[in-house]
Amino acid sequence: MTKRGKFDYILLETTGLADPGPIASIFWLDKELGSDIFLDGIVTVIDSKHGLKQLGVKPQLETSDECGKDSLNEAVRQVALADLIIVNKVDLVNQEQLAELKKEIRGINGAAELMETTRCRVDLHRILDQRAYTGSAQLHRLEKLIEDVEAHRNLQHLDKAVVTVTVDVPRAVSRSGLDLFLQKLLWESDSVSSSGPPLSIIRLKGVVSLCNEERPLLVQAVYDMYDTEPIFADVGDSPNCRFIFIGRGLQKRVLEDLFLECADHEGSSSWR
Ligand SMILES: Nc1nc2c(ncn2[C@@H]2O[C@H](COP(=O)(O)OP(=O)(O)OP(=O)(O)O)[C@@H](O)[C@H]2O)c(=O)[nH]1
Repeated sequence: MTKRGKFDYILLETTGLADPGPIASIFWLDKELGSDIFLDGIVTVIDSKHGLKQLGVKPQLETSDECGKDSLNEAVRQVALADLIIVNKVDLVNQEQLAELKKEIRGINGAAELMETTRCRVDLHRILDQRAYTGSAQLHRLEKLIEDVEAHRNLQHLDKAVVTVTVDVPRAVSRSGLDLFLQKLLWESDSVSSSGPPLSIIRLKGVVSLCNEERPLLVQAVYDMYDTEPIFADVGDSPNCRFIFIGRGLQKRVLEDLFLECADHEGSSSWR
């Protein structure tokens, strides 16, 4: 701490069983209240030796209601929501075991940065100031992430519960069209896909060009909460809307179709 009464940075360590989503949401709400605390990013540490098993554990369900679409184990949620994943204890596994774990992690979350460590020895600069939820740097980061996700597409297995899917549409979206898309996706997901497994979003990042506006919008969502923020970035002459979705029951075609169906919507969306 350099100034009295002010924190430079708050590092919050959760229990191994925590779901980072609701905690992340608190800091979004905080921003809305004018606080200068903002969410920098979510870091997940995974044990190389036991990680694969932990990702495969069936969740302990307390009530029959939980057997629905949100029944995911904590390790999967923690990987899905991470902006940075530290694969620790790499000294305890061989190259094949490590590759298998990384493949599983990439299959769930193709958008997070991945680091391999022993005893979690990392350069702090790689953990702090990620600005994963804000800022213009997201535009370039997102472009790179989408390339990476596409490059790893062969790691995506349809039978996996949680996957990463990208959507890249070369057009602009109306402001209310974007709201409608996000609200249908996050709040009315039951009505989105008529066939296939139920859809649910865990994490979403996007940068979209808006119709008749110069500045693109950064879009972020965690579960059913979303936030948009204009960013200073040169998007060139060609409008574009790019998204990375992490969640269950995600099909690229369904997401693209929903986006295009909503993109020209004018007027207020159903919820505002
Ligand atoms: N060989 C090896 N051992 C490690 C490494 N990191 C931690 N350990 C050891 O593993 C043991 C358990 O440490 P962690 O897995 O970090 O356990 P913890 O910090 O209690 O775990 P959490 O409760 O999840 O925070 C300790 O004896 C550590 O010294 C590593 O990279 N390699």
